[in-house]
This record gives sequence, structure tokens and C-alpha cells, in this order.
Amino acid sequence: MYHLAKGLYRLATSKEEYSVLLLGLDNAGKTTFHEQVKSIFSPDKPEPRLKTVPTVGQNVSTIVLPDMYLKLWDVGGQLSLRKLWQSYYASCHAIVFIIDSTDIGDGSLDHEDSSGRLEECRLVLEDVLQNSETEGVPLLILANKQDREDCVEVVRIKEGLVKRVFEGEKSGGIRDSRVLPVSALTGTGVQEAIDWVRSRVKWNKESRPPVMR
Ligand SMILES: Nc1nc2c(ncn2[C@@H]2O[C@H](COP(=O)(O)OP(=O)(O)OP(=O)(O)O)[C@@H](O)[C@H]2O)c(=O)[nH]1
Ligand SMILES: [Mg+2]
Repeated sequence: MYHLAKGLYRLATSKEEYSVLLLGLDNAGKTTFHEQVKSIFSPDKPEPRLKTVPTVGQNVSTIVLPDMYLKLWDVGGQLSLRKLWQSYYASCHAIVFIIDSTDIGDGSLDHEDSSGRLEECRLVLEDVLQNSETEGVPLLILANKQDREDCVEVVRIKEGLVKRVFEGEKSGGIRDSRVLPVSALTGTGVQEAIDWVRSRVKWNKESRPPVMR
């Protein structure tokens, strides 16, 4: 009887848990975004800790939403650490790929503008999409640092980079995707980003079932 009651209690109180992997080049703003999300979704709304240092290893946190837990995995983006990303692919339910919109030249692969890290960004994104373990996983691309005057606008990033990657051979097949403007530093757009992830992981739950917690 006790075990039945315990089982029923567990069933009634358990929630789906989805894992979200934050990726992007070093300095893109992953940890800053992570800190904003933690702050916005904490019941006591603490000040976000925005003084970040380059991530070596991982920062993990779980936010509680009405209908699910979202577990965020913030990993290091430095070149030497990117080889570790693939060990997270099989168990993630969504990928948030963060781009520093102030460090991609004019944001378009069509021109010979070699300033910024646009080409590096393209190669890294293609590498993520091409991996068989990320197949079908919803992808949110965040054009970060939109608070800065020298940022490239989101439409340009969409047309000049993202569309080009998706039209190419290395797009890794069909998946749900979206490009959104954010400022991880000010928090603008962070709520919308999480809203998108939340709806997409649910849509995709047949392919990537959540863990019950
Ligand atoms: N102006 C502005 N600066 C930002 C924004 N997001 C991050 N930064 C700054 O960019 C720098 C790098 O931010 P991090 O969040 O540490 O970058 P990261 O992607 O976690 O870097 P790694 O851990 O090395 O992969 C810091 O100086 C942040 O303050 C933003 O939206 N606007
Ligand atoms: Mg970091």
C-alpha cells in the first residue's frame, strides 16, 4: 500500500525534464545568457551575475517552468574545448547556438569581408548540424549583443549566414529552427528565447523523449 501511494504521489508530482545545450564560439555570451535565464526564472529574481570568465568545463542549472524542468548546459567555446561538445549531443533536447553579432564582419558570407569571425562561426555551426547525434534537434540561433551599436542586425545574420548554412549540404537535414535577436547582458529577448525552446522541445518529444523527474 505504501509503495502504491508513493508511486501515485511520484506520478502526480513528477515533471518532464528537457536538456538544452548552449553552444557558440568563445566570447559569444553563453555564460551571460545562462546567468540571465537563471535570474529571470528564479522565484526571488536575484541580480544576474554578469561578470563572467571564460568557461572551462561546464555550468549546469535547472530552471522550473510550470510544465517542465529545463536543464541548461553551458559549455566552454574555446577552440580546444569544442571537441567536448559532442559528448552532450545524444542527450540534449534543444541546442541554442549563440553568435556575437559584433564579431562577424558585415554578417554576410556573400562578401569578401574577412573582419570578424563569421567564417569560423559558419564552420562550427555546420559541424554541430552535421553530427548525426544532433539530427532533428530543434535549433535556436541567438544573435547576441544587440545592445551594442556596432552589432549586425538579425535579418542580415539570417540572410547572410543562417540561410546559407541551411541551404548548403552541411545543414544536417530538417529540423525546427529560429533566429532571434537578444542581449544577454541586458536581458532583452531572453524570455522569448526560452519560450521558443519550451514549445519546440515539446513538439519534438516523440523523437527525443524527456526524462521524468
Ligand atoms: N554588450 C554586450 N556584451 C555581452 C553580451 N553578452 C555577453 N557579453 C560580454 O561578452 C563577454 C563574454 O561573455 P561570456 O558569457 O563569458 O561568453 P561565453 O560564450 O560564455 O565564452 P566562453 O565561456 O569562453 O565560451 C563578456 O565580457 C560579456 O560581458 C551582450 O549581450 N552585450
Ligand atoms: Mg562561458
